[in-house]
Amino acid sequence: MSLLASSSRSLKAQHLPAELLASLFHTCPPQYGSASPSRRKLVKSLEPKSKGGSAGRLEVAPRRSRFERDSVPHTEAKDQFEARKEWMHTPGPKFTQRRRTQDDRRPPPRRFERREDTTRSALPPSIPDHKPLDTTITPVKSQKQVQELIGEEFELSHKGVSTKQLPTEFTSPPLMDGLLSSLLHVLGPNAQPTPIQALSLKHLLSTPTGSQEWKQFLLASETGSGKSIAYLLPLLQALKQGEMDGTASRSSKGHIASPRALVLAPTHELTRQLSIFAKSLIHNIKLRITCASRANVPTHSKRHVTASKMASELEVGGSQEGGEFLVSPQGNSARPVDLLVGTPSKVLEMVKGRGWDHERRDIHIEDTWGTDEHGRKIRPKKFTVGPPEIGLENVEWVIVDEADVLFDPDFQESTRMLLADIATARGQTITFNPEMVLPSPNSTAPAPTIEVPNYPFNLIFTTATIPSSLASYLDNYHPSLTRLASPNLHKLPSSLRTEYESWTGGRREKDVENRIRKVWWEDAIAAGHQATSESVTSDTGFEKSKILIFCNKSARVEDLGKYLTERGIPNVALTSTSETRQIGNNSHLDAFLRERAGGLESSDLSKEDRAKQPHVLITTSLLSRGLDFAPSIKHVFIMDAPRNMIDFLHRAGRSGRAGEKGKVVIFGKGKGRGAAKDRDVRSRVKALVA
Ligand SMILES: Nc1ncnc2c1ncn2[C@@H]1O[C@H](COP(=O)(O)OP(=O)(O)OP(=O)(O)O)[C@@H](O)[C@H]1O
Repeated sequence: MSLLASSSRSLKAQHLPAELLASLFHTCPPQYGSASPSRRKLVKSLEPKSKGGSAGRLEVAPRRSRFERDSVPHTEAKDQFEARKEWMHTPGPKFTQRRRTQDDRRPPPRRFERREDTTRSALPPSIPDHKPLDTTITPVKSQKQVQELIGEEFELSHKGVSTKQLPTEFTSPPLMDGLLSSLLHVLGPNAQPTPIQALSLKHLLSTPTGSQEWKQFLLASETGSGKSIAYLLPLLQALKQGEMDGTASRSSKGHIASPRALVLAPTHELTRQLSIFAKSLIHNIKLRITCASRANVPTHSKRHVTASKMASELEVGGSQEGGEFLVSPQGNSARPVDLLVGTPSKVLEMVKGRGWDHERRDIHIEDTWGTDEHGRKIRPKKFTVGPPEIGLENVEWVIVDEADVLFDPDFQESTRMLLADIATARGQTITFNPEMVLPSPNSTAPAPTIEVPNYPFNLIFTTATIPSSLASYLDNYHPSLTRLASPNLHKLPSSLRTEYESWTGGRREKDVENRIRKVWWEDAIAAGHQATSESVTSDTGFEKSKILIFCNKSARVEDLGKYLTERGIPNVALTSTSETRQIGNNSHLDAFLRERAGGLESSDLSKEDRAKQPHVLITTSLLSRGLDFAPSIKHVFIMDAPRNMIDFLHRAGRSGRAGEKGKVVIFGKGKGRGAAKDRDVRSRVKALVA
């Protein structure tokens, strides 16, 4: 059993044979009680390493009965209610007595069993019906096989399941009345907590504000399972409680705002969505939530910029833009901010002043005269670092959303620097050493000696995937972390179906176009509407599904966008450098985001207006993280083979959210050169099917 406590990586390091490893992952620790083998499979190795007496612990929400939806229970309850109502109003006898047959004793079909695709045979002749490669979704059952398929990317063992009673309702108490009523207004009156929310209600609502016992938690659950609410409820309640008790820190250095909580996320789009959603929960409890986001400032690939140019670039989409963050004018006292949502680099910029990192970014400022377009000389503007816009001394809560991204090599420096700055501002100096990065999990280099930081604030990490690098970071830097995990972690949402589509060997853009037309043609048939594969694109007589297409490269996004536009399919093609991202709000995603996440999918829009919205969004992994897309996104197309399964889980997880139905279509080669790679992707996807 002590072997189980080690991560699979360390087990591998001990050169244990694969069979023994697999059998260890099957071993049932006593805490499981009578848990079924499926309860134990494929959850990330969340088992914290023991560090003296400070080892953290793990709790995984118990799986509910087999046919209950894992993600959003109330939707299913509503469906059943509607179905029952319909049945009650159907003429004919309701109860007939008949003999029980052998069939009655058979278990009902598994919920992910593939149903016959009845539309395929009825395709209009102009859409070539090239057969998907392998549409049968047979989840990989054998733990050994799962380990072989995806064990490189995820550590798959865990132990320590508590099956103690978890809350099955949102109730007041423990939630305050005002918060509960806003929550039910947003989610509907019958909403019930998802497994990860039940765990957070149990553990996090009891976290005292202002206490010296600062908590560290990890919330880990599959995409679309409600992690935002899982951390927002305890956070907003603690902020309001602190304000009511008079224990809220309100000190302010000078006249700058000093938030009491930070939510950090990797993209501006996500921070804007999170702050809009958080605001929808505070109508009755009145807190001040602000988004730090702004339009993206172009990164400086050029080495030589004039001081004036740099100053003006730093002004682009400055913090005044879009009214997102209002800095009080000099001399006036700042309005208090309770919660600030932003990317780590934007928050750091607000703390240290705009342009603080120009040296780090290797920007050489030419202090020489320039010329304007008329050849007139321009005096160089003296460049100065801007004044700080916020202070960190009041921060009692930090949420690191999408923690696996914020601690990956691209982001971890900003994230860790910010955490150290908050600690220092709160009187506990923590030295941040950018060199102190962990060697990659597969590296044989000796691990550096790590000083475990003692952060003087509550720290919550959330993630849908735990790559080995994050597991290693948490083990080393946060040994006393409490890990809360949903039983479906590292699985696709159960409401999401997977299909494969083979390239025909012709132009790939054409294959994608055909598949889009097919989706819409099926929509037309389902709505009882006559349409042909040619007319479906311009036909507004029925509601079309929206389609999200992921490519690996920006060039591919742009090419596909142009091609589809030429073929009469309006679309939004978005890459990290797209101009629309500069505008400082999420209007470029209006047609695709869920309404409560800031989208414009409103039922108030007329049918004509909805039909006019673009129905296809093409992008890279940029938009694969955290964004809550509308339920009308019923299809996600994966055009290029995903780089890894973590990427795949996030891309696919933009559909099938909150128990909604969705389908992910993976394009690939059935035969010929490169087919082996695509076959490998397909078999690894099977290991992720719930
Ligand atoms: N208990 C619930 N009942 C019904 N809907 C819910 C519930 N909890 C959350 N939702 C809805 O589910 C959707 C997905 O939630 P959220 O964006 O928090 O998921 P997530 O787990 O953070 O996903 P990701 O890993 O992709 O970031 C949201 O629209 C949210 O409002």
